[in-house]
Amino acid sequence: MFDLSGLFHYLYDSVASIAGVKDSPPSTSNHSSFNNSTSNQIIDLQFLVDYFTPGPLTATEVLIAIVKTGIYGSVISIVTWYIWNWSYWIRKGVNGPRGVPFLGVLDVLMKHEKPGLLKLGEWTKEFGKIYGITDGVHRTLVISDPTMVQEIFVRQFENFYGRKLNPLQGNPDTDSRVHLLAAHGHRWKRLRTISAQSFSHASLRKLMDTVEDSAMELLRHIEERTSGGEQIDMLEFYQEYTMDVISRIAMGQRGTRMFNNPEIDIVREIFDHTRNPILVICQVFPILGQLMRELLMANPDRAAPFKLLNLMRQRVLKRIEEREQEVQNGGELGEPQDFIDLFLDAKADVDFDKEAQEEFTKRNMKVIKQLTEDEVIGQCFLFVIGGFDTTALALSYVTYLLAMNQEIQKKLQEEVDREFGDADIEFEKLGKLKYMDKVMKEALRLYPLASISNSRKCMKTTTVNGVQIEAGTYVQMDTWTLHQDPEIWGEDAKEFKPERWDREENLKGAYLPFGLGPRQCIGMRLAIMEQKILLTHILRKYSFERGAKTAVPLKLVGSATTSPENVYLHLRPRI
Ligand code: HEM
Repeated sequence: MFDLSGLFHYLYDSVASIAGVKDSPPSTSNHSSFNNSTSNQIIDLQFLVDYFTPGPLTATEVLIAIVKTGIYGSVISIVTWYIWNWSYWIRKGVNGPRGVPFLGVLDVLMKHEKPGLLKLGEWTKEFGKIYGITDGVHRTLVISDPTMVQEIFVRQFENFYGRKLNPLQGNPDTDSRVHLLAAHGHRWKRLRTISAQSFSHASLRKLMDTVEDSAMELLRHIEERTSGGEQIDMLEFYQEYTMDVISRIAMGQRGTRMFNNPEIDIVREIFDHTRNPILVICQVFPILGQLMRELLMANPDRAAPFKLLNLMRQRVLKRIEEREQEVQNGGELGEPQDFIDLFLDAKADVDFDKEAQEEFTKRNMKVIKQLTEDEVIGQCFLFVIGGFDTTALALSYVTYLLAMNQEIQKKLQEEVDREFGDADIEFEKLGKLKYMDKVMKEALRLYPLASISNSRKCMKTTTVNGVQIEAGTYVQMDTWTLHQDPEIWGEDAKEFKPERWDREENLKGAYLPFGLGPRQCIGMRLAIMEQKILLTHILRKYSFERGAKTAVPLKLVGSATTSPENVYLHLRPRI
């Protein structure tokens, strides 16, 4: 039993003494709220003492009181921290939409029906080329000033080498399956060096047959489905194509499974999701991110990305087993068949300096030049995600724009006929499709579909064009605004004009569909090759035409990438 009344009497006397009423009646008086007998009209606090000292307390009651105090204290500290973090830009005097504490503007940015990346543009109009938002706990500076973009992505790369991640992607410093998009520092450098080999000129040439085979298969499906003059959703067809290609080059699939691949639904689900509650919770409470990640790794069927990761794990382990079997049977491994083989064979030709060695030791990582099993899984997983949606969307936008601009389509068909006629498509000759390059560039200018990846984390406090950016702050480029800014592109900025690329422009920091600087998209050349091969095949046989089901303008949706809801078109056979 504990009697706390002594303690409260002591506190009461102390307060009274500080208030200058030391001689006020002792705290044994009755429950009158005011003591009018003193000349100072002092409030009698006796009722408080009585309230807080109900008598002797049991040990359990004391324990409960301590726990309650701890909980209240923690809640107050957490709420205070969140309000402090949320008010960061207000304290800095930086303009921007505020949202509400805890969420910031996260709920606005995660809307599937009204893509957050387009919302950034609306805010840019309201707040200017630099403004601050908080999304969850992230303090993010949104930028659409080309000079600053160039400075952050290229000149000051050493201060901005991290990217903005969601907590479910794992800790970039410690996660064993960290992939290229999430990694930073020396781990990124090592992964980038190894992965770059898979996208070299020589590797792409080897992949060309697979890509072309998938393109021919798609053409067969197009022929089948449009023979009666029906309109088809080109987005759906392009997704089948890119899924087929990436499954064959990064998922160990042998041969085509177009329109017959159940895994496409898993990957579609990753991009189709509306607001995923688990993701929102982790964005607001990143501390739960690692725990959620572990739980989802153990129960992969609960979330599409983890389902895919698990599938990738099975594929990589199967391939390792097959390779071991081949060697045991006295055979040789021979030419790599896909990215899994390339990664299993790869060795990074990076000489790690002392600092890098120390970082690896600190993180308890062995400095091996080869990728670990987990890293191979992580990279292939990323390439499936990176290779599926982006390229299908790029093709969809090009196709829509061609259907809406028949003169441009005609000019492109003339180039395709001139360079290839009915002949086979040769890898080396793809470079001759100069007008196609301009068409694709212009489509990505109007629809920079993967602009969410154009972000960085400030790793060291620095000043960019007079603006101080503190370590830990994120920067997100408002790519849609940059790409359609009349100050950069002229008054016709919103029009589709491939000819604008005839001029040599000084576009530093103004055009970044694939990002910029050392972290620029590694799959860019593969994406271009896939588009060129397929468009050549289709445009030799068909013209795209607008139909009754074509949505004009396109309805854009998505939170990770920005996608048209559908792209229904007629494909009219060329005579
Ligand atoms: C038209 C298609 C594509 C577009 C528009 C696109 C766009 C982007 C953008 C904007 C970035 C961020 C670059 C930066 O931060 O500077 C990026 C990074 C990346 N992309 Fe792509 N991408 C496309 C296709 C692909 C393909 C086909 C793959 C792989 C198969 C891929 C894999 C990656 C990877 C791994 C990164 C991270 C690179 C790093 O951080 O080092 N992308 N992409």
